[in-house]
Amino acid sequence: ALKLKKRQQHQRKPPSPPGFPIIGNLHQLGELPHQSLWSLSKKYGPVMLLKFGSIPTVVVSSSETAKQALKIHDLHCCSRPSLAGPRALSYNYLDIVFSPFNDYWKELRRICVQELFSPKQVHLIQPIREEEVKKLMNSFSESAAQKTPVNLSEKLASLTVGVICKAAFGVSFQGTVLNSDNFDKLIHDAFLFLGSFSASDYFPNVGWIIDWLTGLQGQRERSVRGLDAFYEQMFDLHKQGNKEGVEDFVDLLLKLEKEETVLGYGKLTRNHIKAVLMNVLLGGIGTSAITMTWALTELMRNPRVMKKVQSEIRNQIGRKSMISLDDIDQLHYLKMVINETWRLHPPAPLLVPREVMSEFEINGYTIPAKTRLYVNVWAIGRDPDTWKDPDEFLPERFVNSNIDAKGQNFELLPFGSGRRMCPAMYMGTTMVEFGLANLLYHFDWKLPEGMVVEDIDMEESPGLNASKKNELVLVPMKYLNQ
Ligand code: HEM
Repeated sequence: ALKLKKRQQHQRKPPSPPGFPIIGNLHQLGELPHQSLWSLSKKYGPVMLLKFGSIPTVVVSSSETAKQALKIHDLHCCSRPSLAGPRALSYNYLDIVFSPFNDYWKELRRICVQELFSPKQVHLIQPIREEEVKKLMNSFSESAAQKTPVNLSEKLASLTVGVICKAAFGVSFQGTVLNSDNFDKLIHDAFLFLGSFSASDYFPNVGWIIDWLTGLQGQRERSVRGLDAFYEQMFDLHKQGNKEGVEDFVDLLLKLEKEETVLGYGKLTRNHIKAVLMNVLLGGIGTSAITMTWALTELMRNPRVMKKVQSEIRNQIGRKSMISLDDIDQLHYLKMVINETWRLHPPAPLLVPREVMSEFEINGYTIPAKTRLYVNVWAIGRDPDTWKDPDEFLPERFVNSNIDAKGQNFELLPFGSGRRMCPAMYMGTTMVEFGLANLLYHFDWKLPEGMVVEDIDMEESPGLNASKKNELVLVPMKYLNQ
């Protein structure tokens, strides 16, 4: 006991903002936790200890401390906390995102990287991307002819839903199987529960009572039942075998089931497949659409950058009707625009929470096992010690810089880093590059009548993903050199 006491005396805790009994620092989270935590980190430093309800939580907010956590000590902190919202949606953590760190997760992740997210698969679904982008361009052409504004937030969201539905489930979003209103609501609610701050996440013993009283529990169950019915419908469709086109994710996963693939502790079952499909739906849809919307928003606010990126694309492509993935590789300035968008608007501003598995130290502070860990990549993107003029949208800062978004540079981490890094980075990046390149090639964009550049707002919406709160509405004008 004496030894233990001595050890504890040697341990240094990270600085903490003062909190209240029971709720701890929960009241300081506010509507946009990444922003509130950024303010706190300016005062308490790049490693802070907070208490959310009864859960000790460490927040790291600089590139150096992020590197400590995600690279040097990754193996100490690459598990996930058990959260109430994700539990039901992931069939008790059978998915990749929320599974604790164990052999099952390792094998599931490996097999999904091989079968679903591989460069080969990303190229195989390129015809799907082309078809959906073509549909979108046609709808913009109509609006351009009539000089009517389009809601880009909505259009870009339905573009990614269209691509994911076709690639994962082999069905058309606008087709007969999915009633698009219902489906929208299903996805919307699931997102809400995934990101909702649920009382049971902060008060493990009594929180469920609060969630039950507030009705959160009931709503969550309805959302899970809706999604479950959707997956079942997809399985039935695949059983009937009257589907055409490339092998989709459901085909690939059902094949693994048929081959009696063993993952960690047992065979792959329907629930495992459903949990992976949840990741694909909820991980794949929002993130790319959010990035494209923010990029276009920033370009509208910075006409110089807009002109430059459009010239690059138009000079490179010439008079082709469709841009190819090889063309995109040559669009260096476009890639800088996207990196700059991710610096200021990472779609997952606090990544996905991690749980510490065994004690380690950052900057001399002890972080004990079971601590919840957040990396504030939103704050890192705006850190004046790392970025000159951090508030400026300046893609040129990436000229002659080795910094990219692939998880090796801790200044820019839209996909996270380490063992838990996004396994679908290539798929997500391709969607964003291809979507934006087409949008900027075929159209010039104008603000609606009566609006000026200064009217464009940059407010973020609350939730797991920091999307643009107010919709981006613009008028397309067809680029005529085609
Ligand atoms: C622009 C697009 C995307 C961005 C910015 C993004 C970002 C992220 C981030 C920040 C994480 C957490 C990393 C961490 O904890 O360190 C993550 C994890 C994950 N993402 Fe993505 N993502 C994108 C696209 C996608 C797509 C298209 C899919 C699937 C089709 C996907 C599937 C996943 C999965 C399964 C995980 C969990 C990894 C694990 O816990 O082992 N993501 N993503």
